[in-house]
Amino acid sequence: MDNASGLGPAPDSHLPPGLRTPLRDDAFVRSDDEKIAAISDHFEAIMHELGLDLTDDSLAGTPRRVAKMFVKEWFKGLDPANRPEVRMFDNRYDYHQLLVERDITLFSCCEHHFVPIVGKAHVAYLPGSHVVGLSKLNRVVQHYARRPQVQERLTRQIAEELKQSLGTDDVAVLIEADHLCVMSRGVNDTSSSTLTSEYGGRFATDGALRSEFLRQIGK
Ligand SMILES: Nc1nc2c(ncn2[C@@H]2O[C@H](COP(=O)(O)OP(=O)(O)OP(=O)(O)O)[C@@H](O)[C@H]2O)c(=O)[nH]1
Ligand SMILES: [Zn+2]
Repeated sequence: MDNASGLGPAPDSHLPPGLRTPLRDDAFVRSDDEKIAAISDHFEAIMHELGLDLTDDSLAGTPRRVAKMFVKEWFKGLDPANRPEVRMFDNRYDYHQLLVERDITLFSCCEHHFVPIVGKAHVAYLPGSHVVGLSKLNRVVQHYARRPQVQERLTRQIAEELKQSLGTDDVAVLIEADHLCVMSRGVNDTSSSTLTSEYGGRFATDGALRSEFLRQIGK
């Protein structure tokens, strides 16, 4: 199914239904510039309601700044056009051991409170006939992080994308993250953090392999 604009595939159509980020069918009918203009107006209304003086020269640009940040940075992973191309190379080195990309910087946004989730992702796979360009692992993490998220879905989206792109189920993903909604409000707990993981293929069945992955990421 194409998206409503007819410009390409529907967002997340390559993922199982339960793993797709909930989006309206017409999510990409409007251009980024149109979205920025509309969000800017809405955010201005929020600031106005809070009693802020929008004529102040420090505040005047904030609605547009926030709108641009949402569309072009924090939530750019919603747009399927930004899905990274994962380039594979012939495994002519015959490397078939564990490959771990650890401590990948992770910035996401809690979909319940729209405040940041900050942490690290660790991913691993067992190469077969092809190996992946390392930076693509970081790019996959970033693509799914740059959306309103819950950590469980983020973890599974990354794992599923890696399985499909790398052509193997032998994939592991572990995310450790701090949720600003837990730290800065509500329970106001600044010391707890959240760990989620997904193990596919041999990582699911081979305890020694899983332990080696955990050892290599310092867990
Ligand atoms: N499972 C899960 N829950 C999350 C995530 N991020 C935030 N939450 C939780 O989402 C829940 C929303 O619960 P509500 O009771 O509707 O919201 P709330 O009244 O703001 O809850 P408090 O945070 O307890 O004040 C909270 O318990 C959050 O901690 C996440 O990534 N995964
Ligand atoms: Zn939250």
